[in-house]
Amino acid sequence: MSVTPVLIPTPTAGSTLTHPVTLTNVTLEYPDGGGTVKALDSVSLQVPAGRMVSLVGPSGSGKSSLLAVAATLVRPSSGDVVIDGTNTAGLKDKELTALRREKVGIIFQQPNLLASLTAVEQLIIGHHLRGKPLKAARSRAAELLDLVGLAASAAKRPHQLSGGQRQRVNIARALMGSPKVLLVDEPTAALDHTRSASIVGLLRRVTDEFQVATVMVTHDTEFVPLTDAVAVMRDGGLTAPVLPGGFLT
Ligand SMILES: Nc1ncnc2c1ncn2[C@@H]1O[C@H](COP(=O)(O)OP(=O)(O)OP(=O)(O)O)[C@@H](O)[C@H]1O
Repeated sequence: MSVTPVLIPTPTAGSTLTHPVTLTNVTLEYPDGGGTVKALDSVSLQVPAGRMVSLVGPSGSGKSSLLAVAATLVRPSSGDVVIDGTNTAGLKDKELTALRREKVGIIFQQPNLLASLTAVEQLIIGHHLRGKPLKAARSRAAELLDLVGLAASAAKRPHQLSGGQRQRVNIARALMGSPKVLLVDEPTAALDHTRSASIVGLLRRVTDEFQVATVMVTHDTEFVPLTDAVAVMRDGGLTAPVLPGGFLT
């Protein structure tokens, strides 16, 4: 693969640059027959607020595992995952879930929308189920649907939306909790070129406007130039790790 690592600017002295997600020497092992397989091998990655990193690499190299660990969906076998200043190692499962809800937005390849709900309901259902006030959620949902270009489609159900529009609902839903970190797994896999370009463009805009730290797994290396840096995975390791200080070496 011919991908040129792009440097993220080094923070200057006195910079207020924050790093909503930092992984330090993270290793993840899965049981495999009698032994173990190392899905992640001493991975260090730090993404500043308002920056977007492409994560590329061959199948089985550990990209989804890295996202799962950064999303706090899977605990690493060793190493530290720090989300917005909180080291997740010391958190109980309930605390981890609360942190994830508040700080992390997750966007999978398939939007997984609920067939019977309208676009706006997809965004507020989580608040509803947790017994949270709906007025503020409705107003935020309307703002976010407008941001992703779906203000006129708020009352449509998934079957009335195109694949690209469904992915836009997915992105808006991930932003409902005002996350600091956005983790995106192959957002364009099911889309044609034009729709893919507009989805990556939207993720870029969202990263800038909301100052989130975004990591996007992608096979579409043509969209890499829209991001600030590329991290390349091979055999569970980052070949060009993003180090503390926020740049690739
Ligand atoms: N739940 C699991 N149990 C056992 N091994 C796993 C599990 N999940 C992943 N692995 C192994 O961990 C390694 C990394 O897998 P991962 O899915 O993270 O790779 P990937 O780069 O995302 O691949 P792809 O591009 O095909 O999605 C692989 O060797 C895989 O077989």
